[in-house]
Amino acid sequence: MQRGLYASYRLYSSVPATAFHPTIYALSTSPGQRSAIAVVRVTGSHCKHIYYQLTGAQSPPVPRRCSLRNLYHAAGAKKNLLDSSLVLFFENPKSFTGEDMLELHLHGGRAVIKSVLGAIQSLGDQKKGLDIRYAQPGEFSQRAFQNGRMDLTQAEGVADLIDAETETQRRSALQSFRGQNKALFDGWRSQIVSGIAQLTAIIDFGEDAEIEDTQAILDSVRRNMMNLDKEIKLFVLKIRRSSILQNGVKVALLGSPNAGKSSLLNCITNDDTSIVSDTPGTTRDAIDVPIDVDGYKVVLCDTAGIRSESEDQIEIQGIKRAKAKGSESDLVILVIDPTKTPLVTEDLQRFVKEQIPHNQVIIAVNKTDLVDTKGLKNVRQEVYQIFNGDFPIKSVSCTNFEGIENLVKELSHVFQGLSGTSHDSDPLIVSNRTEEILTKDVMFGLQEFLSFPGTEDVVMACENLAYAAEGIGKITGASVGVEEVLGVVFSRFCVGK
Ligand SMILES: Nc1nc2c(ncn2[C@@H]2O[C@H](COP(=O)(O)OP(=O)(O)OP(=O)(O)O)[C@@H](O)[C@H]2O)c(=O)[nH]1
Repeated sequence: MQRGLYASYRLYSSVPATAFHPTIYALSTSPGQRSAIAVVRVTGSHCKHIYYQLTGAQSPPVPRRCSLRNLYHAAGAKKNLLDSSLVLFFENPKSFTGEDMLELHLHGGRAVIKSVLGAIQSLGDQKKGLDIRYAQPGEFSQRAFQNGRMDLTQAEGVADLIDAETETQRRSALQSFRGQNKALFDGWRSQIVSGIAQLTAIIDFGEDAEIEDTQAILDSVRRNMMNLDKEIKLFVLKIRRSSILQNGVKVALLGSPNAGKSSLLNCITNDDTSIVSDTPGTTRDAIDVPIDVDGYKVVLCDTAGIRSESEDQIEIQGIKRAKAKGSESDLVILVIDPTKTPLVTEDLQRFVKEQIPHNQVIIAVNKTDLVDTKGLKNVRQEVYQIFNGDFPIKSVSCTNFEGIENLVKELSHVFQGLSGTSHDSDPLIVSNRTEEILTKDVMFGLQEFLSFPGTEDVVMACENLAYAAEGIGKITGASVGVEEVLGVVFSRFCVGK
Protein backbone atom coordinates (compact mmCIF):
# COMPACT_ATOMS: atom_id res chain seq x y z
CA MET A 1 0.00 0.00 0.00
CA GLN A 2 2.71 2.42 1.04
CA ARG A 3 4.91 1.35 -1.82
CA GLY A 4 2.03 2.05 -4.22
CA LEU A 5 1.69 5.55 -2.79
CA TYR A 6 5.42 6.07 -3.14
CA ALA A 7 5.31 4.81 -6.75
CA SER A 8 2.62 7.35 -7.65
CA TYR A 9 4.74 10.16 -6.20
CA ARG A 10 7.67 9.03 -8.34
CA LEU A 11 5.55 8.99 -11.43
CA TYR A 12 4.73 12.68 -11.13
CA SER A 13 7.97 14.00 -9.70
CA SER A 14 10.11 16.13 -12.00
CA VAL A 15 13.84 16.65 -12.12
CA PRO A 16 14.80 19.80 -10.21
CA ALA A 17 16.90 22.40 -12.03
CA THR A 18 19.55 21.86 -9.36
CA ALA A 19 19.60 18.05 -9.71
CA PHE A 20 23.34 18.01 -10.45
CA HIS A 21 24.31 20.36 -7.64
CA PRO A 22 25.94 18.82 -4.57
CA THR A 23 23.66 17.52 -1.85
CA ILE A 24 24.00 19.92 1.06
CA TYR A 25 23.28 19.58 4.76
CA ALA A 26 23.31 21.89 7.77
CA LEU A 27 22.17 22.31 11.33
CA SER A 28 19.12 24.55 10.92
CA THR A 29 18.52 25.31 14.58
CA SER A 30 20.78 27.56 16.66
CA PRO A 31 24.37 26.24 16.75
CA GLY A 32 26.42 26.00 19.94
CA GLN A 33 23.43 25.82 22.29
CA ARG A 34 22.03 22.95 24.31
CA SER A 35 18.40 22.38 23.41
CA ALA A 36 15.77 19.64 23.56
CA ILE A 37 15.72 19.25 19.81
CA ALA A 38 18.10 20.15 16.99
CA VAL A 39 17.05 19.95 13.36
CA VAL A 40 19.49 18.91 10.65
CA ARG A 41 18.28 19.48 7.10
CA VAL A 42 19.57 17.83 3.97
CA THR A 43 18.61 18.75 0.41
CA GLY A 44 19.62 17.28 -2.94
CA SER A 45 19.69 14.14 -5.04
CA HIS A 46 21.49 12.02 -2.43
CA CYS A 47 18.92 12.46 0.36
CA LYS A 48 17.62 8.93 -0.01
CA HIS A 49 21.13 7.52 -0.05
CA ILE A 50 21.84 9.37 3.19
CA TYR A 51 18.55 8.10 4.65
CA TYR A 52 19.37 4.47 3.81
CA GLN A 53 22.91 4.74 5.16
CA LEU A 54 21.99 6.48 8.42
CA THR A 55 18.93 4.40 9.28
CA GLY A 56 19.87 1.09 7.72
CA ALA A 57 16.32 0.97 6.26
CA GLN A 58 15.66 -1.32 3.30
CA SER A 59 12.60 0.49 1.98
CA PRO A 60 12.30 4.12 0.86
CA PRO A 61 10.99 6.76 3.28
CA VAL A 62 7.31 7.66 2.94
CA PRO A 63 7.15 11.33 1.92
CA ARG A 64 5.76 13.77 4.49
CA ARG A 65 5.39 11.15 7.19
CA CYS A 66 7.33 11.44 10.45
CA SER A 67 8.92 8.22 11.65
CA LEU A 68 11.12 7.40 14.60
CA ARG A 69 14.42 5.92 13.41
CA ASN A 70 17.71 4.91 14.96
CA LEU A 71 20.58 6.70 13.28
CA TYR A 72 23.90 4.87 12.83
CA HIS A 73 27.36 5.71 11.68
CA ALA A 74 28.57 2.71 9.69
CA ALA A 75 32.32 2.54 10.30
CA GLY A 76 33.51 -0.59 8.52
CA ALA A 77 31.39 -3.56 9.49
CA LYS A 78 30.53 -2.04 12.86
CA LYS A 79 27.39 0.04 13.30
CA ASN A 80 27.63 2.79 15.86
CA LEU A 81 24.25 4.03 17.22
CA LEU A 82 24.25 7.85 17.24
CA ASP A 83 20.71 8.86 18.21
CA SER A 84 17.08 7.91 17.98
CA SER A 85 15.46 10.65 15.98
CA LEU A 86 12.32 11.74 14.14
CA VAL A 87 12.94 11.54 10.42
CA LEU A 88 10.90 13.41 7.84
CA PHE A 89 11.30 13.12 4.08
CA PHE A 90 9.94 15.47 1.40
CA GLU A 91 10.05 14.32 -2.17
CA ASN A 92 10.83 16.73 -5.01
CA PRO A 93 9.24 18.95 -6.18
CA LYS A 94 6.98 19.27 -3.12
CA SER A 95 9.58 20.50 -0.69
CA PHE A 96 10.95 23.87 0.47
CA THR A 97 13.88 23.65 -1.96
CA GLY A 98 12.08 21.79 -4.75
CA GLU A 99 14.63 18.96 -4.33
CA ASP A 100 14.40 15.80 -2.23
CA MET A 101 14.78 16.89 1.38
CA LEU A 102 15.43 15.10 4.62
CA GLU A 103 14.91 16.50 8.10
CA LEU A 104 16.42 14.83 11.15
CA HIS A 105 14.96 16.01 14.47
CA LEU A 106 17.79 15.04 16.80
CA HIS A 107 18.20 15.30 20.55
CA GLY A 108 19.80 18.73 20.95
CA GLY A 109 23.08 17.80 22.70
CA ARG A 110 26.29 19.06 21.09
CA ALA A 111 27.84 15.60 20.91
CA VAL A 112 24.75 14.14 19.21
CA ILE A 113 24.69 16.93 16.62
CA LYS A 114 28.43 16.60 16.01
CA SER A 115 28.25 12.84 15.52
CA VAL A 116 25.31 12.98 13.08
CA LEU A 117 26.87 15.82 11.04
CA GLY A 118 30.11 13.80 10.97
CA ALA A 119 28.24 10.69 9.79
CA ILE A 120 26.59 12.61 6.93
CA GLN A 121 29.92 14.14 5.94
CA SER A 122 31.54 10.69 5.80
CA LEU A 123 28.94 9.56 3.22
CA GLY A 124 30.32 11.97 0.61
CA ASP A 125 32.57 10.34 -2.00
CA GLN A 126 33.18 12.34 -5.15
CA LYS A 127 34.80 9.39 -6.97
CA LYS A 128 31.49 7.55 -6.67
CA GLY A 129 29.55 10.67 -7.66
CA LEU A 130 28.39 11.30 -4.08
CA ASP A 131 28.94 15.03 -3.87
CA ILE A 132 27.82 15.89 -0.32
CA ARG A 133 28.96 18.95 1.61
CA TYR A 134 27.99 21.37 4.41
CA ALA A 135 25.70 24.18 3.21
CA GLN A 136 26.67 27.81 2.86
CA PRO A 137 24.53 30.64 4.30
CA GLY A 138 21.19 30.91 2.48
CA GLU A 139 21.90 27.96 0.19
CA PHE A 140 18.61 26.16 0.97
CA SER A 141 16.61 29.25 0.02
CA GLN A 142 18.80 29.77 -3.04
CA ARG A 143 17.92 26.24 -4.22
CA ALA A 144 14.23 27.06 -3.61
CA PHE A 145 14.61 30.11 -5.83
CA GLN A 146 16.52 28.20 -8.52
CA ASN A 147 13.80 25.54 -8.61
CA GLY A 148 11.02 28.11 -8.89
CA ARG A 149 9.63 27.48 -5.39
CA MET A 150 9.83 31.19 -4.57
CA ASP A 151 10.84 34.42 -6.23
CA LEU A 152 13.47 36.83 -4.90
CA THR A 153 10.99 39.03 -2.99
CA GLN A 154 9.74 35.94 -1.15
CA ALA A 155 13.32 34.82 -0.47
CA GLU A 156 14.08 38.23 0.98
CA GLY A 157 10.89 37.89 3.03
CA VAL A 158 12.26 34.65 4.53
CA ALA A 159 15.45 36.44 5.61
CA ASP A 160 13.43 39.34 7.06
CA LEU A 161 11.15 36.93 8.92
CA ILE A 162 14.14 35.30 10.58
CA ASP A 163 15.61 38.72 11.46
CA ALA A 164 12.27 40.22 12.62
CA GLU A 165 12.57 41.53 16.18
CA THR A 166 9.20 43.19 16.63
CA GLU A 167 5.56 42.59 15.72
CA THR A 168 5.50 45.21 12.95
CA GLN A 169 8.65 43.78 11.34
CA ARG A 170 7.17 40.27 11.51
CA ARG A 171 3.95 41.40 9.82
CA SER A 172 5.80 43.13 7.03
CA ALA A 173 8.19 40.20 6.42
CA LEU A 174 5.27 37.78 6.29
CA GLN A 175 3.67 39.91 3.59
CA SER A 176 6.78 39.52 1.36
CA PHE A 177 7.20 35.86 2.25
CA ARG A 178 3.61 35.03 1.33
CA GLY A 179 4.16 36.57 -2.09
CA GLN A 180 1.95 39.68 -1.75
CA ASN A 181 4.71 41.98 -3.01
CA LYS A 182 5.46 39.59 -5.87
CA ALA A 183 1.80 39.65 -6.95
CA LEU A 184 1.86 43.45 -6.90
CA PHE A 185 5.13 43.65 -8.89
CA ASP A 186 3.88 41.07 -11.40
CA GLY A 187 0.71 43.15 -11.85
CA TRP A 188 2.81 46.25 -12.59
CA ARG A 189 4.92 44.29 -15.04
CA SER A 190 1.86 43.05 -16.95
CA GLN A 191 0.58 46.62 -17.24
CA ILE A 192 3.91 47.77 -18.69
CA VAL A 193 4.13 44.76 -21.01
CA SER A 194 0.61 45.47 -22.22
CA GLY A 195 1.71 49.06 -22.97
CA ILE A 196 4.70 47.75 -24.91
CA ALA A 197 2.44 45.39 -26.87
CA GLN A 198 0.16 48.26 -27.91
CA LEU A 199 3.11 50.42 -28.96
CA THR A 200 4.59 47.50 -30.89
CA ALA A 201 1.30 47.26 -32.80
CA ILE A 202 1.76 50.89 -33.83
CA ILE A 203 5.27 50.08 -35.08
CA ASP A 204 4.12 46.97 -36.95
CA PHE A 205 0.97 48.41 -38.52
CA GLY A 206 1.89 52.09 -38.35
CA GLU A 207 1.79 52.78 -42.06
CA ASP A 208 -1.65 51.21 -42.51
CA ALA A 209 -3.18 52.81 -39.41
CA GLU A 210 -4.94 56.14 -39.25
CA ILE A 211 -2.99 58.89 -37.46
CA GLU A 212 -5.93 59.40 -35.06
CA ASP A 213 -5.89 55.69 -34.13
CA THR A 214 -2.16 55.87 -33.43
CA GLN A 215 -2.63 58.94 -31.25
CA ALA A 216 -5.53 57.31 -29.38
CA ILE A 217 -3.39 54.24 -28.58
CA LEU A 218 -0.51 56.43 -27.46
CA ASP A 219 -2.80 58.51 -25.25
CA SER A 220 -4.29 55.42 -23.65
CA VAL A 221 -0.84 53.89 -22.92
CA ARG A 222 0.32 57.24 -21.56
CA ARG A 223 -2.65 57.50 -19.22
CA ASN A 224 -2.09 53.98 -17.91
CA MET A 225 1.61 54.58 -17.37
CA MET A 226 0.93 57.88 -15.58
CA ASN A 227 -1.37 56.07 -13.15
CA LEU A 228 1.18 53.33 -12.67
CA ASP A 229 3.94 55.87 -12.09
CA LYS A 230 1.80 57.50 -9.37
CA GLU A 231 1.14 54.12 -7.74
CA ILE A 232 4.83 53.19 -7.70
CA LYS A 233 5.81 56.61 -6.30
CA LEU A 234 3.31 56.12 -3.46
CA PHE A 235 4.71 52.64 -2.84
CA VAL A 236 8.27 54.00 -2.62
CA LEU A 237 7.12 56.76 -0.26
CA LYS A 238 5.54 54.15 2.00
CA ILE A 239 8.75 52.06 1.90
CA ARG A 240 10.77 55.09 3.01
CA ARG A 241 8.41 55.82 5.88
CA SER A 242 8.32 52.17 6.90
CA SER A 243 12.11 51.87 6.88
CA ILE A 244 12.03 53.67 10.21
CA LEU A 245 10.58 50.43 11.60
CA GLN A 246 13.46 48.37 10.30
CA ASN A 247 16.17 50.58 11.79
CA GLY A 248 14.21 51.54 14.90
CA VAL A 249 12.60 54.88 15.79
CA LYS A 250 15.28 57.10 17.36
CA VAL A 251 13.96 58.63 20.58
CA ALA A 252 16.08 60.94 22.78
CA LEU A 253 15.35 61.76 26.42
CA LEU A 254 16.35 65.37 27.06
CA GLY A 255 16.03 67.56 30.12
CA SER A 256 17.80 69.37 32.94
CA PRO A 257 20.09 67.39 35.25
CA ASN A 258 18.14 65.28 37.75
CA ALA A 259 14.80 65.70 35.94
CA GLY A 260 14.47 61.91 35.92
CA LYS A 261 15.57 60.97 32.38
CA SER A 262 17.36 57.78 33.40
CA SER A 263 14.45 56.83 35.68
CA LEU A 264 12.00 57.32 32.81
CA LEU A 265 14.16 55.21 30.50
CA ASN A 266 14.10 52.45 33.11
CA CYS A 267 10.33 52.77 33.49
CA ILE A 268 9.75 52.53 29.74
CA THR A 269 12.19 49.66 29.29
CA ASN A 270 10.99 48.17 32.55
CA ASP A 271 14.45 47.42 33.93
CA ASP A 272 17.50 49.11 35.41
CA THR A 273 19.40 49.84 32.20
CA SER A 274 20.45 53.36 33.19
CA ILE A 275 22.23 54.49 36.35
CA VAL A 276 19.82 56.46 38.53
CA SER A 277 21.33 58.77 41.13
CA ASP A 278 20.28 61.94 42.98
CA THR A 279 23.62 63.54 42.12
CA PRO A 280 22.90 65.92 39.20
CA GLY A 281 25.01 65.08 36.14
CA THR A 282 25.13 61.32 36.70
CA THR A 283 24.62 60.57 32.99
CA ARG A 284 27.76 61.94 31.37
CA ASP A 285 27.19 60.66 27.87
CA ALA A 286 24.40 59.52 25.57
CA ILE A 287 23.39 55.86 26.00
CA ASP A 288 21.40 54.03 23.28
CA VAL A 289 19.06 51.26 24.42
CA PRO A 290 17.19 49.26 21.74
CA ILE A 291 13.73 48.31 23.02
CA ASP A 292 10.32 47.15 21.82
CA VAL A 293 7.57 49.68 22.55
CA ASP A 294 4.10 48.41 21.69
CA GLY A 295 5.49 46.37 18.78
CA TYR A 296 7.76 49.12 17.45
CA LYS A 297 11.52 48.82 17.46
CA VAL A 298 12.81 51.88 19.28
CA VAL A 299 16.33 53.06 20.02
CA LEU A 300 15.89 55.05 23.21
CA CYS A 301 18.75 57.36 24.11
CA ASP A 302 19.40 58.61 27.65
CA THR A 303 21.41 61.83 27.47
CA ALA A 304 23.36 64.05 29.82
CA GLY A 305 21.29 66.69 31.64
CA ILE A 306 21.42 70.01 29.80
CA ARG A 307 22.48 73.07 31.84
CA SER A 308 24.41 76.16 30.82
CA GLU A 309 26.57 76.83 33.89
CA SER A 310 28.75 73.68 33.89
CA GLU A 311 32.54 74.10 33.80
CA ASP A 312 33.30 70.39 33.86
CA GLN A 313 34.79 69.59 30.43
CA ILE A 314 33.40 66.04 30.38
CA GLU A 315 29.91 67.32 31.25
CA ILE A 316 30.16 70.05 28.60
CA GLN A 317 31.02 67.39 26.00
CA GLY A 318 28.08 65.28 27.24
CA ILE A 319 25.71 68.25 26.88
CA LYS A 320 26.96 68.86 23.33
CA ARG A 321 26.31 65.24 22.45
CA ALA A 322 22.88 65.33 24.11
CA LYS A 323 21.94 68.26 21.88
CA ALA A 324 23.28 66.49 18.80
CA LYS A 325 21.26 63.38 19.70
CA GLY A 326 18.15 65.51 20.17
CA SER A 327 18.56 67.11 16.75
CA GLU A 328 19.11 63.85 14.90
CA SER A 329 16.43 61.78 16.64
CA ASP A 330 12.95 61.11 15.25
CA LEU A 331 11.33 62.09 18.54
CA VAL A 332 12.42 63.90 21.69
CA ILE A 333 10.90 63.29 25.13
CA LEU A 334 11.56 66.44 27.11
CA VAL A 335 11.59 65.50 30.80
CA ILE A 336 10.66 68.22 33.29
CA ASP A 337 10.98 68.26 37.08
CA PRO A 338 7.91 70.18 38.38
CA THR A 339 9.63 71.01 41.69
CA LYS A 340 12.40 73.03 40.02
CA THR A 341 12.46 76.67 38.98
CA PRO A 342 12.77 77.55 36.23
CA LEU A 343 10.84 74.59 34.88
CA VAL A 344 12.75 74.78 31.61
CA THR A 345 15.99 76.75 31.45
CA GLU A 346 16.26 79.39 28.74
CA ASP A 347 19.08 77.46 27.12
CA LEU A 348 16.92 74.33 26.89
CA GLN A 349 13.88 76.31 25.67
CA ARG A 350 15.95 77.89 22.90
CA PHE A 351 17.43 74.58 21.89
CA VAL A 352 14.06 72.81 21.66
CA LYS A 353 12.37 75.68 19.82
CA GLU A 354 15.19 76.23 17.34
CA GLN A 355 16.82 72.86 16.79
CA ILE A 356 13.99 70.35 16.90
CA PRO A 357 11.19 70.32 14.33
CA HIS A 358 7.79 70.95 15.91
CA ASN A 359 5.93 67.66 15.67
CA GLN A 360 8.76 65.62 17.16
CA VAL A 361 8.56 66.47 20.86
CA ILE A 362 6.55 65.01 23.74
CA ILE A 363 6.82 66.72 27.11
CA ALA A 364 6.87 64.45 30.16
CA VAL A 365 6.23 66.30 33.43
CA ASN A 366 7.84 63.83 35.85
CA LYS A 367 7.75 63.42 39.65
CA THR A 368 4.00 64.06 39.86
CA ASP A 369 4.09 62.29 43.24
CA LEU A 370 5.90 65.34 44.62
CA VAL A 371 3.24 67.92 43.65
CA ASP A 372 -0.46 68.23 44.45
CA THR A 373 -3.19 68.43 41.81
CA LYS A 374 -3.31 72.23 41.80
CA GLY A 375 0.48 72.51 41.61
CA LEU A 376 0.57 70.07 38.69
CA LYS A 377 -2.15 72.00 36.86
CA ASN A 378 -0.12 75.22 37.20
CA VAL A 379 3.04 73.50 36.00
CA ARG A 380 1.28 72.06 32.95
CA GLN A 381 -0.17 75.48 32.16
CA GLU A 382 3.23 77.16 32.40
CA VAL A 383 4.87 74.51 30.19
CA TYR A 384 2.03 74.87 27.69
CA GLN A 385 2.66 78.59 27.49
CA ILE A 386 6.45 78.23 27.20
CA PHE A 387 6.04 76.06 24.07
CA ASN A 388 2.91 77.81 22.74
CA GLY A 389 0.91 74.58 23.03
CA ASP A 390 2.99 73.02 20.25
CA PHE A 391 3.68 69.71 22.00
CA PRO A 392 1.59 67.11 23.84
CA ILE A 393 2.16 67.16 27.61
CA LYS A 394 2.04 63.95 29.66
CA SER A 395 2.27 63.72 33.46
CA VAL A 396 4.22 60.80 34.90
CA SER A 397 5.79 59.56 38.07
CA CYS A 398 8.72 57.18 37.80
CA THR A 399 8.40 56.40 41.48
CA ASN A 400 4.88 55.00 41.40
CA PHE A 401 4.65 54.35 37.61
CA GLU A 402 1.63 56.63 37.28
CA GLY A 403 1.05 57.88 33.73
CA ILE A 404 3.71 55.62 32.18
CA GLU A 405 1.14 53.51 30.30
CA ASN A 406 -0.45 56.66 28.97
CA LEU A 407 2.94 57.97 27.83
CA VAL A 408 3.70 54.67 26.04
CA LYS A 409 0.32 54.94 24.26
CA GLU A 410 1.23 58.44 23.09
CA LEU A 411 4.63 57.17 21.91
CA SER A 412 2.95 54.38 19.94
CA HIS A 413 0.62 56.95 18.36
CA VAL A 414 3.59 59.10 17.28
CA PHE A 415 5.41 56.03 15.88
CA GLN A 416 2.34 55.20 13.79
CA GLY A 417 2.46 58.69 12.32
CA LEU A 418 6.22 58.62 11.74
CA SER A 419 6.14 55.27 9.96
CA GLY A 420 2.84 55.79 8.17
CA THR A 421 1.47 52.59 9.71
CA SER A 422 -1.42 51.60 11.90
CA HIS A 423 -2.36 48.36 13.58
CA ASP A 424 -4.74 47.67 10.66
CA SER A 425 -2.35 48.53 7.83
CA ASP A 426 0.90 46.65 7.54
CA PRO A 427 4.18 48.48 7.07
CA LEU A 428 6.05 48.05 3.82
CA ILE A 429 9.57 46.83 4.25
CA VAL A 430 11.55 45.78 1.19
CA SER A 431 15.28 45.28 0.71
CA ASN A 432 17.57 48.15 -0.27
CA ARG A 433 18.11 46.21 -3.49
CA THR A 434 14.39 46.33 -4.35
CA GLU A 435 14.06 50.01 -3.45
CA GLU A 436 17.09 50.88 -5.58
CA ILE A 437 15.81 48.99 -8.64
CA LEU A 438 12.36 50.54 -8.23
CA THR A 439 13.77 54.05 -8.30
CA LYS A 440 16.74 53.61 -10.66
CA ASP A 441 15.19 51.28 -13.23
CA VAL A 442 11.40 51.12 -12.99
CA MET A 443 10.60 54.75 -12.14
CA PHE A 444 13.41 55.96 -14.40
CA GLY A 445 12.06 53.98 -17.39
CA LEU A 446 8.52 55.26 -16.77
CA GLN A 447 9.71 58.86 -16.39
CA GLU A 448 11.67 58.66 -19.64
CA PHE A 449 8.59 57.26 -21.36
CA LEU A 450 6.32 59.96 -19.93
CA SER A 451 8.69 62.76 -20.91
CA PHE A 452 8.45 61.66 -24.56
CA PRO A 453 5.86 63.96 -26.15
CA GLY A 454 4.13 62.38 -29.15
CA THR A 455 4.23 59.93 -32.00
CA GLU A 456 7.76 60.80 -33.22
CA ASP A 457 9.75 57.96 -31.74
CA VAL A 458 7.58 55.01 -30.77
CA VAL A 459 10.58 52.66 -30.82
CA MET A 460 12.31 54.76 -28.15
CA ALA A 461 9.09 54.83 -26.11
CA CYS A 462 8.98 51.02 -26.24
CA GLU A 463 12.62 50.84 -25.14
CA ASN A 464 11.88 53.00 -22.09
CA LEU A 465 8.95 50.83 -21.07
CA ALA A 466 11.03 47.69 -21.64
CA TYR A 467 13.66 49.15 -19.29
CA ALA A 468 11.01 49.61 -16.58
CA ALA A 469 9.63 46.07 -17.13
CA GLU A 470 13.14 44.57 -16.97
CA GLY A 471 13.62 46.37 -13.66
CA ILE A 472 10.62 44.60 -12.15
CA GLY A 473 11.96 41.32 -13.54
CA LYS A 474 15.22 42.00 -11.71
CA ILE A 475 13.34 42.53 -8.46
CA THR A 476 11.44 39.25 -8.63
CA GLY A 477 14.31 37.35 -10.27
CA ALA A 478 12.24 36.60 -13.38
CA SER A 479 14.58 38.52 -15.62
CA VAL A 480 18.20 39.04 -16.61
CA GLY A 481 21.07 39.51 -14.22
CA VAL A 482 19.91 36.78 -11.84
CA GLU A 483 23.39 35.42 -11.16
CA GLU A 484 24.61 38.89 -10.24
CA VAL A 485 21.85 39.36 -7.67
CA LEU A 486 21.95 35.89 -6.12
CA GLY A 487 25.02 36.70 -4.05
CA VAL A 488 23.51 39.95 -2.79
CA VAL A 489 20.20 38.38 -1.78
CA PHE A 490 21.33 35.11 -0.23
CA SER A 491 24.47 36.27 1.57
CA ARG A 492 22.18 37.78 4.27
CA PHE A 493 20.88 34.36 5.31
CA CYS A 494 22.07 32.08 8.08
CA VAL A 495 23.36 28.58 7.40
CA GLY A 496 20.56 26.00 7.22
CA LYS A 497 18.02 28.38 5.64
N1 LIG B 1 9.94 61.38 43.82
C1 LIG B 1 10.37 61.07 42.61
N2 LIG B 1 11.69 61.03 42.40
C2 LIG B 1 12.11 60.70 41.14
C3 LIG B 1 11.21 60.45 40.08
N3 LIG B 1 11.93 60.19 38.97
C4 LIG B 1 13.23 60.25 39.32
N4 LIG B 1 13.35 60.59 40.62
C5 LIG B 1 14.59 60.77 41.39
O1 LIG B 1 15.29 61.89 40.85
C6 LIG B 1 16.69 61.69 40.94
C7 LIG B 1 17.33 61.88 39.57
O2 LIG B 1 16.87 60.84 38.71
P1 LIG B 1 17.66 60.40 37.38
O3 LIG B 1 16.76 59.47 36.69
O4 LIG B 1 19.03 59.96 37.71
O5 LIG B 1 17.70 61.80 36.66
P2 LIG B 1 18.47 62.20 35.31
O6 LIG B 1 17.66 63.25 34.66
O7 LIG B 1 18.80 61.02 34.51
O8 LIG B 1 19.78 62.84 35.92
P3 LIG B 1 21.20 63.22 35.20
O9 LIG B 1 21.75 61.95 34.68
O10 LIG B 1 21.95 63.78 36.30
O11 LIG B 1 20.91 64.21 34.16
C8 LIG B 1 16.86 60.27 41.52
O12 LIG B 1 17.07 60.40 42.92
C9 LIG B 1 15.55 59.61 41.24
O13 LIG B 1 15.23 58.60 42.20
C10 LIG B 1 9.81 60.52 40.36
O14 LIG B 1 8.94 60.31 39.50
N5 LIG B 1 9.46 60.84 41.63
